[in-house]
Amino acid sequence: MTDVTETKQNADASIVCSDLVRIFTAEGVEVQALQGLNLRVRSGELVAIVGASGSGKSTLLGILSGLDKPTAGAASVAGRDLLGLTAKQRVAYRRHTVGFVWQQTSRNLLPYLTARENIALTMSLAGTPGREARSLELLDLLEISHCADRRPGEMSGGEQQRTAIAVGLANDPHVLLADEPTGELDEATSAEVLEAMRGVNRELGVTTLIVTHDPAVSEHVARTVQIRDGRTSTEVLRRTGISESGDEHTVAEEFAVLDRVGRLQLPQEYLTNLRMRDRVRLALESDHVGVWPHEDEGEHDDAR
Ligand SMILES: Nc1ncnc2c1ncn2[C@@H]1O[C@H](COP(=O)(O)OP(=O)(O)OP(=O)(O)O)[C@@H](O)[C@H]1O
Repeated sequence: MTDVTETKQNADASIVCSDLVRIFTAEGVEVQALQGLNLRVRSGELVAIVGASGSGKSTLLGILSGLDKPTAGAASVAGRDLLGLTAKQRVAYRRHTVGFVWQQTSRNLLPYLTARENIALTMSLAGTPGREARSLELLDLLEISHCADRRPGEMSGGEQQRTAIAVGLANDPHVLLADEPTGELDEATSAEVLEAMRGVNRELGVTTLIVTHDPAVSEHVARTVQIRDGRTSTEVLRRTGISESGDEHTVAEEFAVLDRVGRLQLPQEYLTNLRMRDRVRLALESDHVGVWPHEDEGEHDDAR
């Protein structure tokens, strides 16, 4: 891909991560939490990032939320280069450019303030005008107007998380980042909260990234990106199809992620089933690329 094409694609992107690396050192041991992660999220998209425990999801979110810096690579959100922010710009970035929804209510909401006051406080810290009207508008959008004067302890878990989404949106951010927003909820309430996030994404056009270990989230979003070993590995895209008889149905397709230089990761089961290792044979056809195991097994016999 040429630089010009890449610049054009990035102009339409809210989140761009290029070859992101984050290495932690604990007690002299290095852990590569992100190992060259590439991700591009278009403006207004709703995307879920899923992955097993330890795959690097929280590390990615830490970087995108401006709390942590990568060891190498580049990351930008709404055109702001996250590596080049001064301390002052970082505070402004966290107040205006991104909103957050965390798993624990205690991290999202102050327990002694009502829903309306929690939203108003977030707005006043950022100097955003129109607190009263916006608080009520957001609570209405999230269908929790009845909670306006309730404190978190007087709400259900789902209502608390919907209030947290309202707080995350208080300063009209470009991007809403959610870390396991349904982690403490039962299945039915999780589905309601995810639908609420889908609703605000659609209504307000805010780019939304939901990080979770729960694969069921992919049923609520059009694009699910899987992280494995600190890299994006596969994506599931869902769209509504129409059958010949006119019925609507959801079509989900899984894709392997191709990085900027053409690398892709084959699923482990493909490698095992076809006994692929070390090298494979490739062939360019008119509409696809063929991948075959290298059949000259003799030279590997000694190594087994
Ligand atoms: N501050 C840190 N110091 C050392 N190692 C860390 C630190 N933070 C994360 N790691 C390591 O980096 C890797 C990725 O961790 P991360 O928390 O990003 O994964 P995750 O996908 O969010 O996992 P989970 O779903 O369990 O929250 C793990 O091996 C973890 O032990």
